[in-house]
Amino acid sequence: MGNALELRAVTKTYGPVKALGGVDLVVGEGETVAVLGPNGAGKSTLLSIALGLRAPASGTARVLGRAPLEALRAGRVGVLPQESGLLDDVRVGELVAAVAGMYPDPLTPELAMRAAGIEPIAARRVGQLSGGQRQRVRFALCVVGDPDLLVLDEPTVGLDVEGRRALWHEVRARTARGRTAVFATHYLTEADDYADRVVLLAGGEVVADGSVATVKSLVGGSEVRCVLGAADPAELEILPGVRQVSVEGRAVSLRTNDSDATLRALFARYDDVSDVRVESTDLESAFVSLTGGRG
Ligand SMILES: Nc1ncnc2c1ncn2[C@@H]1O[C@H](COP(=O)(O)OP(=O)(O)OP(=O)(O)O)[C@@H](O)[C@H]1O
Repeated sequence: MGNALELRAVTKTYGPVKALGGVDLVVGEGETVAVLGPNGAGKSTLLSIALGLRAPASGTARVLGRAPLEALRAGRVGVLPQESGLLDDVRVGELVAAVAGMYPDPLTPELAMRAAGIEPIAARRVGQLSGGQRQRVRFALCVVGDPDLLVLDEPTVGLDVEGRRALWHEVRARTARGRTAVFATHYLTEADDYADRVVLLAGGEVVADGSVATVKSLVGGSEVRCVLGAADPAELEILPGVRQVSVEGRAVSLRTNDSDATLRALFARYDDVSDVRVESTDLESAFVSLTGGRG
Protein backbone atom coordinates (compact mmCIF):
# COMPACT_ATOMS: atom_id res chain seq x y z
CA MET A 1 0.00 0.00 0.00
CA GLY A 2 1.16 3.54 -0.72
CA ASN A 3 1.05 6.67 1.33
CA ALA A 4 -2.16 8.57 1.87
CA LEU A 5 -0.31 11.71 2.87
CA GLU A 6 3.29 12.85 2.56
CA LEU A 7 4.48 16.17 3.92
CA ARG A 8 8.19 16.84 3.60
CA ALA A 9 9.92 19.76 5.33
CA VAL A 10 6.76 21.85 5.10
CA THR A 11 6.96 25.42 6.38
CA LYS A 12 4.31 28.11 6.46
CA THR A 13 4.41 31.69 7.63
CA TYR A 14 1.67 34.28 7.87
CA GLY A 15 3.53 37.57 7.77
CA PRO A 16 5.73 37.51 10.85
CA VAL A 17 4.02 34.43 12.31
CA LYS A 18 5.74 31.10 11.79
CA ALA A 19 2.83 28.64 11.69
CA LEU A 20 4.84 25.57 10.60
CA GLY A 21 8.57 25.23 10.88
CA GLY A 22 9.61 22.24 8.77
CA VAL A 23 7.07 19.48 9.33
CA ASP A 24 7.62 15.94 8.06
CA LEU A 25 4.58 13.70 8.21
CA VAL A 26 4.01 10.52 6.27
CA VAL A 27 0.70 8.72 6.77
CA GLY A 28 0.29 5.25 5.27
CA GLU A 29 -2.99 4.09 3.79
CA GLY A 30 -5.23 2.57 6.43
CA GLU A 31 -3.83 4.62 9.33
CA THR A 32 -5.94 6.69 11.71
CA VAL A 33 -3.85 9.63 12.84
CA ALA A 34 -4.75 12.25 15.44
CA VAL A 35 -3.03 15.62 15.17
CA LEU A 36 -2.89 17.20 18.62
CA GLY A 37 -1.50 20.42 19.97
CA PRO A 38 -2.35 23.58 21.88
CA ASN A 39 -4.25 26.48 20.30
CA GLY A 40 -2.18 28.01 17.54
CA ALA A 41 0.18 25.00 17.27
CA GLY A 42 -0.42 24.77 13.51
CA LYS A 43 -2.92 21.91 13.25
CA SER A 44 -5.40 23.63 10.92
CA THR A 45 -2.55 25.04 8.83
CA LEU A 46 -1.08 21.57 8.44
CA LEU A 47 -4.42 20.07 7.41
CA SER A 48 -5.16 22.86 4.94
CA ILE A 49 -1.75 22.38 3.28
CA ALA A 50 -2.42 18.64 3.12
CA LEU A 51 -5.62 19.46 1.26
CA GLY A 52 -3.99 21.91 -1.10
CA LEU A 53 -6.15 24.74 0.22
CA ARG A 54 -3.02 26.59 1.30
CA ALA A 55 0.40 26.45 -0.33
CA PRO A 56 3.43 25.77 1.86
CA ALA A 57 6.15 28.46 1.94
CA SER A 58 8.64 25.65 1.33
CA GLY A 59 8.57 21.88 1.31
CA THR A 60 6.24 19.50 -0.51
CA ALA A 61 2.85 17.90 0.04
CA ARG A 62 1.50 14.80 -1.72
CA VAL A 63 -1.86 13.15 -1.20
CA LEU A 64 -2.46 9.60 -2.45
CA GLY A 65 0.58 10.00 -4.68
CA ARG A 66 -0.61 13.23 -6.35
CA ALA A 67 -0.64 16.95 -5.78
CA PRO A 68 -3.15 17.60 -2.96
CA LEU A 69 -5.59 19.64 -5.06
CA GLU A 70 -5.58 16.99 -7.78
CA ALA A 71 -6.50 14.32 -5.22
CA LEU A 72 -9.22 16.60 -3.85
CA ARG A 73 -10.64 17.33 -7.32
CA ALA A 74 -10.59 13.64 -8.18
CA GLY A 75 -12.94 13.07 -5.26
CA ARG A 76 -10.47 10.91 -3.33
CA VAL A 77 -10.48 13.12 -0.22
CA GLY A 78 -13.35 13.89 2.17
CA VAL A 79 -12.95 17.11 4.09
CA LEU A 80 -14.55 18.30 7.28
CA PRO A 81 -13.18 21.82 7.82
CA GLN A 82 -13.31 23.56 11.17
CA GLU A 83 -15.81 26.10 9.93
CA SER A 84 -17.60 26.10 6.66
CA GLY A 85 -20.70 27.75 5.35
CA LEU A 86 -23.56 25.67 4.04
CA LEU A 87 -26.27 26.79 1.65
CA ASP A 88 -29.13 27.83 3.92
CA ASP A 89 -32.10 27.57 1.57
CA VAL A 90 -31.74 24.00 0.39
CA ARG A 91 -33.11 20.96 2.13
CA VAL A 92 -30.64 18.60 3.81
CA GLY A 93 -31.47 15.66 1.53
CA GLU A 94 -31.13 17.80 -1.61
CA LEU A 95 -27.77 19.13 -0.49
CA VAL A 96 -26.37 15.68 0.22
CA ALA A 97 -27.69 14.39 -3.13
CA ALA A 98 -26.22 17.38 -5.01
CA VAL A 99 -22.79 16.89 -3.45
CA ALA A 100 -22.96 13.13 -4.11
CA GLY A 101 -23.48 14.02 -7.77
CA MET A 102 -20.10 15.75 -7.89
CA TYR A 103 -18.20 12.55 -7.14
CA PRO A 104 -17.33 9.77 -9.57
CA ASP A 105 -18.31 6.90 -7.30
CA PRO A 106 -20.37 8.20 -4.36
CA LEU A 107 -22.34 6.52 -1.62
CA THR A 108 -26.10 6.82 -1.96
CA PRO A 109 -27.26 10.00 -0.20
CA GLU A 110 -29.35 7.80 2.13
CA LEU A 111 -26.27 5.88 3.25
CA ALA A 112 -24.28 9.06 3.93
CA MET A 113 -27.22 10.57 5.84
CA ARG A 114 -27.61 7.40 7.88
CA ALA A 115 -23.87 7.44 8.73
CA ALA A 116 -24.22 10.99 10.03
CA GLY A 117 -27.55 10.33 11.75
CA ILE A 118 -29.42 12.96 9.74
CA GLU A 119 -32.06 10.84 7.97
CA PRO A 120 -34.81 12.19 10.25
CA ILE A 121 -34.00 15.78 9.25
CA ALA A 122 -33.56 15.16 5.51
CA ALA A 123 -36.53 17.37 4.63
CA ARG A 124 -35.48 20.33 6.82
CA ARG A 125 -33.88 23.44 5.37
CA VAL A 126 -30.20 23.78 6.27
CA GLY A 127 -30.67 27.34 7.54
CA GLN A 128 -33.04 26.10 10.26
CA LEU A 129 -30.70 23.53 11.74
CA SER A 130 -28.96 23.71 15.09
CA GLY A 131 -25.16 23.95 15.26
CA GLY A 132 -24.76 20.25 16.00
CA GLN A 133 -27.17 19.28 13.22
CA ARG A 134 -25.17 21.41 10.76
CA GLN A 135 -21.99 19.67 11.85
CA ARG A 136 -23.67 16.32 11.18
CA VAL A 137 -24.60 17.56 7.69
CA ARG A 138 -20.96 18.57 7.09
CA PHE A 139 -19.90 15.09 8.08
CA ALA A 140 -22.42 13.52 5.68
CA LEU A 141 -20.97 15.72 2.90
CA CYS A 142 -17.49 14.63 3.91
CA VAL A 143 -18.22 10.91 3.46
CA VAL A 144 -20.78 10.96 0.63
CA GLY A 145 -18.05 10.82 -2.04
CA ASP A 146 -16.81 7.57 -0.44
CA PRO A 147 -13.28 9.03 -0.25
CA ASP A 148 -10.03 7.16 0.39
CA LEU A 149 -8.75 9.79 2.81
CA LEU A 150 -10.79 11.65 5.42
CA VAL A 151 -9.35 14.91 6.75
CA LEU A 152 -11.31 16.09 9.77
CA ASP A 153 -10.58 19.31 11.64
CA GLU A 154 -12.09 19.09 15.13
CA PRO A 155 -14.94 16.97 13.78
CA THR A 156 -16.92 16.51 16.97
CA VAL A 157 -17.12 20.13 18.12
CA GLY A 158 -20.77 20.86 18.89
CA LEU A 159 -21.88 17.25 18.51
CA ASP A 160 -23.90 15.54 21.23
CA VAL A 161 -23.01 12.08 22.56
CA GLU A 162 -25.01 10.30 19.87
CA GLY A 163 -23.53 12.48 17.12
CA ARG A 164 -19.99 11.76 18.28
CA ARG A 165 -20.72 8.07 18.52
CA ALA A 166 -22.14 7.97 14.98
CA LEU A 167 -19.20 9.92 13.59
CA TRP A 168 -16.53 7.72 15.14
CA HIS A 169 -18.45 4.58 14.24
CA GLU A 170 -18.36 5.65 10.59
CA VAL A 171 -14.69 6.68 10.71
CA ARG A 172 -13.75 3.33 12.25
CA ALA A 173 -15.84 1.39 9.74
CA ARG A 174 -13.99 3.15 6.93
CA THR A 175 -10.49 2.69 8.32
CA ALA A 176 -11.31 -0.97 9.00
CA ARG A 177 -11.78 -1.24 5.22
CA GLY A 178 -8.31 0.21 4.59
CA ARG A 179 -9.29 3.86 4.21
CA THR A 180 -7.28 6.55 5.97
CA ALA A 181 -8.32 9.21 8.47
CA VAL A 182 -6.36 12.20 9.73
CA PHE A 183 -8.07 14.33 12.34
CA ALA A 184 -7.24 17.27 14.59
CA THR A 185 -8.83 17.36 18.00
CA HIS A 186 -8.63 18.98 21.41
CA TYR A 187 -10.37 15.99 22.98
CA LEU A 188 -7.47 13.79 23.98
CA THR A 189 -9.76 10.88 24.80
CA GLU A 190 -10.75 10.80 21.11
CA ALA A 191 -7.10 10.40 20.17
CA ASP A 192 -6.70 7.75 22.85
CA ASP A 193 -9.83 5.86 21.77
CA TYR A 194 -9.73 6.12 17.99
CA ALA A 195 -6.24 6.92 16.69
CA ASP A 196 -3.56 4.34 16.10
CA ARG A 197 -1.05 7.13 15.86
CA VAL A 198 -0.69 10.53 17.48
CA VAL A 199 1.23 13.48 16.06
CA LEU A 200 1.83 16.15 18.64
CA LEU A 201 2.47 19.66 17.33
CA ALA A 202 3.75 22.60 19.33
CA GLY A 203 4.92 25.92 17.99
CA GLY A 204 4.61 24.65 14.41
CA GLU A 205 6.85 21.63 14.99
CA VAL A 206 6.27 17.94 15.56
CA VAL A 207 7.33 17.24 19.14
CA ALA A 208 6.11 13.63 19.26
CA ASP A 209 4.90 11.10 16.72
CA GLY A 210 3.94 7.52 17.45
CA SER A 211 1.31 5.26 18.96
CA VAL A 212 -0.55 6.56 21.99
CA ALA A 213 1.52 4.15 24.11
CA THR A 214 4.76 5.46 22.59
CA VAL A 215 3.82 9.08 23.21
CA LYS A 216 2.90 8.30 26.81
CA SER A 217 6.20 6.47 27.28
CA LEU A 218 8.15 9.53 26.08
CA VAL A 219 7.05 11.16 29.29
CA GLY A 220 7.20 7.87 31.10
CA GLY A 221 6.87 7.00 34.71
CA SER A 222 3.80 7.52 36.79
CA GLU A 223 2.26 9.87 39.22
CA VAL A 224 1.95 9.28 42.96
CA ARG A 225 -0.76 11.39 44.57
CA CYS A 226 -1.37 11.65 48.26
CA VAL A 227 -2.41 13.94 51.08
CA LEU A 228 0.22 15.09 53.58
CA GLY A 229 -0.12 17.09 56.79
CA ALA A 230 2.79 19.37 56.05
CA ALA A 231 4.45 19.01 52.68
CA ASP A 232 7.80 20.59 51.97
CA PRO A 233 8.46 20.45 48.20
CA ALA A 234 12.25 20.56 48.72
CA GLU A 235 12.06 17.44 50.91
CA LEU A 236 9.74 15.64 48.51
CA GLU A 237 12.01 16.38 45.55
CA ILE A 238 14.83 14.28 46.98
CA LEU A 239 12.72 11.15 47.51
CA PRO A 240 13.94 8.32 45.27
CA GLY A 241 12.57 8.32 41.71
CA VAL A 242 10.89 11.71 41.98
CA ARG A 243 11.30 14.00 38.95
CA GLN A 244 8.71 16.65 39.61
CA VAL A 245 6.72 17.80 42.62
CA SER A 246 3.56 19.79 42.82
CA VAL A 247 1.86 20.76 46.06
CA GLU A 248 -1.53 22.39 46.38
CA GLY A 249 -2.52 22.83 50.00
CA ARG A 250 -2.24 19.33 51.46
CA ALA A 251 -2.57 17.60 48.09
CA VAL A 252 0.75 16.34 46.78
CA SER A 253 1.52 15.01 43.34
CA LEU A 254 4.86 13.40 42.57
CA ARG A 255 5.92 12.47 39.03
CA THR A 256 8.27 9.55 39.44
CA ASN A 257 10.39 7.09 37.47
CA ASP A 258 10.07 4.47 40.19
CA SER A 259 6.77 4.53 42.00
CA ASP A 260 7.65 1.58 44.25
CA ALA A 261 10.77 3.29 45.60
CA THR A 262 8.96 6.61 45.94
CA LEU A 263 6.11 5.02 47.88
CA ARG A 264 8.45 3.15 50.25
CA ALA A 265 10.35 6.34 51.03
CA LEU A 266 7.16 8.34 51.39
CA PHE A 267 5.73 5.97 54.00
CA ALA A 268 9.08 5.72 55.80
CA ARG A 269 9.53 9.48 55.96
CA TYR A 270 5.98 10.64 56.77
CA ASP A 271 3.58 9.01 59.20
CA ASP A 272 0.57 11.09 58.18
CA VAL A 273 0.35 10.05 54.50
CA SER A 274 -3.20 9.35 53.37
CA ASP A 275 -5.32 8.89 50.24
CA VAL A 276 -2.43 7.43 48.25
CA ARG A 277 -3.03 6.75 44.56
CA VAL A 278 -0.65 5.75 41.79
CA GLU A 279 -1.58 6.57 38.22
CA SER A 280 0.29 5.76 35.05
CA THR A 281 0.94 8.66 32.70
CA ASP A 282 -2.17 9.55 30.74
CA LEU A 283 -2.23 11.24 27.38
CA GLU A 284 -3.13 14.55 28.96
CA SER A 285 -0.06 14.70 31.16
CA ALA A 286 2.10 13.57 28.22
CA PHE A 287 0.55 16.38 26.17
CA VAL A 288 1.23 19.01 28.81
CA SER A 289 4.74 17.78 29.44
CA LEU A 290 5.73 17.51 25.75
CA THR A 291 4.18 20.73 24.53
CA GLY A 292 5.44 22.58 27.60
CA GLY A 293 2.72 25.21 27.27
CA ARG A 294 3.98 26.25 23.82
CA GLY A 295 1.34 27.33 21.35
N1 LIG B 1 -4.91 33.44 8.01
C1 LIG B 1 -4.00 33.67 8.96
N2 LIG B 1 -3.36 34.85 9.04
C2 LIG B 1 -2.44 35.09 9.98
N3 LIG B 1 -2.07 34.20 10.92
C3 LIG B 1 -2.67 33.01 10.90
C4 LIG B 1 -3.68 32.67 9.92
N4 LIG B 1 -4.09 31.40 10.16
C5 LIG B 1 -3.39 30.95 11.23
N5 LIG B 1 -2.54 31.91 11.68
C6 LIG B 1 -1.57 31.79 12.80
O1 LIG B 1 -0.78 30.62 12.57
C7 LIG B 1 -0.61 29.88 13.79
C8 LIG B 1 -1.15 28.47 13.61
O2 LIG B 1 -2.57 28.54 13.49
P1 LIG B 1 -3.49 27.27 13.26
O3 LIG B 1 -4.88 27.74 13.02
O4 LIG B 1 -2.87 26.37 12.24
O5 LIG B 1 -3.38 26.57 14.70
P2 LIG B 1 -4.24 25.39 15.34
O6 LIG B 1 -3.27 24.44 15.95
O7 LIG B 1 -5.19 24.84 14.34
O8 LIG B 1 -5.01 26.18 16.49
P3 LIG B 1 -6.44 25.90 17.21
O9 LIG B 1 -6.24 24.74 18.12
O10 LIG B 1 -6.65 27.15 17.96
O11 LIG B 1 -7.45 25.66 16.12
C9 LIG B 1 -1.30 30.71 14.87
O12 LIG B 1 -0.31 31.49 15.49
C10 LIG B 1 -2.29 31.55 14.11
O13 LIG B 1 -2.50 32.77 14.79
